[in-house]
Amino acid sequence: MDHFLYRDGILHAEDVAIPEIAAQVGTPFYVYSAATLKRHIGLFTEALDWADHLVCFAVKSNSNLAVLKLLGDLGAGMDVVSGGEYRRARAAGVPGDRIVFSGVGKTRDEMRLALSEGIRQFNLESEPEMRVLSQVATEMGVVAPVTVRVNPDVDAKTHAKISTGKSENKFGIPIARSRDVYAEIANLPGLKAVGIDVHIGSQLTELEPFRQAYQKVAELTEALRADGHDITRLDLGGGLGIPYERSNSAPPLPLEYGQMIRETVGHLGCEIEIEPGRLVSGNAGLMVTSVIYVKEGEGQDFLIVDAAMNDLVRPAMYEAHHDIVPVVEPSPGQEKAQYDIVGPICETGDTFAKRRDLDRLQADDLIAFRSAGAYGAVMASEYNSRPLIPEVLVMGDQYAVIRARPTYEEMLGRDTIPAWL
Ligand SMILES: Cc1ncc(COP(=O)(O)O)c(C=O)c1O
Ligand SMILES: N[C@@H](CCCC[NH3+])C(=O)O
Repeated sequence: MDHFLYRDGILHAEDVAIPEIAAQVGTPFYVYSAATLKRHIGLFTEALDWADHLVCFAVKSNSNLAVLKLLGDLGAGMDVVSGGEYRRARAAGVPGDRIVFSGVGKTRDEMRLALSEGIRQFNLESEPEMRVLSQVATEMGVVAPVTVRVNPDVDAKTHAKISTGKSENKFGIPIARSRDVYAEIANLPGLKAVGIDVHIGSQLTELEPFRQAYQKVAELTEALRADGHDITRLDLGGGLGIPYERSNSAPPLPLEYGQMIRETVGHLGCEIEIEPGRLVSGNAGLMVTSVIYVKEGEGQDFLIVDAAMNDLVRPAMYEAHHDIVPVVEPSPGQEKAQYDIVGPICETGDTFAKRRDLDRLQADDLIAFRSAGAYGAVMASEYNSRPLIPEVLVMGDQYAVIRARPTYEEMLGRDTIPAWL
């Protein structure tokens, strides 16, 4: 169910007209639908209702405090990868025992923070990290619950930059080494192994790579249990993809994913954790921008919009596709045009889409990028000294700015000119 629909020819976010938000906050901006976030987290909960489970939202996909609070209040846990994300989850009211800590480079400070405020588990990604965590926990007089993130050497069949489960990737510990690693954990005073973790990549559009990885995890669970380890929890990561191109893609549904999890690891009786990000937040958000100029090119026209690659980097970084729609529904028979949709940044890569067919637009028209709720605002920068764009949350007929656009004074005020200059 889509919560971004046209009503009387105007695109709405739930019950709020997009032009109304644009008039209040200015463009560009991100807008999220609370109903969509709620629905998506619910789909995963439902998909795992056959098991004791916790759905840990991947905070990296959208870390706005209001989004985290909404999901946390629905009972979601959080998957964090930095002290900053841990603090965000806590500030949104999520208790430590619902937070899992992933990431290849956890620092001692981050470990101490999580151990002092509470943590469900650390997902260990290397042997040096394992030894440091044991030391930090021992110094603090506590025992850290851990899983080992195993690298199953499975091809996730996704974009190379977001594939994480091949042996050449920096993530996890080779699955072949894991029995030795669990043996060492059993002898380290500051650690207690509670389960196994795996995450093979993002935007997966088939179940097969997950199935291969989870089968390997199931075999490892049995081997580790035979070795005497008490494996009670499986963190199966995130990665389920979304239909960025509505017209021609239909990735598996959470329910099918949950069924496959049941088939591969259900017999082990473990508590199941998953870490979805994109599927929860991606299609819960739009980025709205306005046309500054329509510039005639040779062959195609350029639609120069007020958002740029610093606001939404996915097209520049991964050649990612986002559906782009006009905010005012075109009348039937409106003239068509083909556009390269570009931002104002001084880089050729600042191109959102090439040769995109749209109804003819003009300066000041509003357009919306769909599927922008995940890896949108969180990956934004101020490149070309463009202040970060605001985020807005809609719930029914209410909306609120959940991150304000910084003023130029605030942006410039972060720099300091030394007295000796
Ligand atoms: C460890 C970990 N968990 C969860 C996720 C979330 O992935 P996605 O947003 O594709 O569901 C990621 C990102 O790929 C990740 O690195
Ligand atoms: N940032 C990526 C996904 C990376 C997932 C992080 N593990 C994207 O926009 O698709």
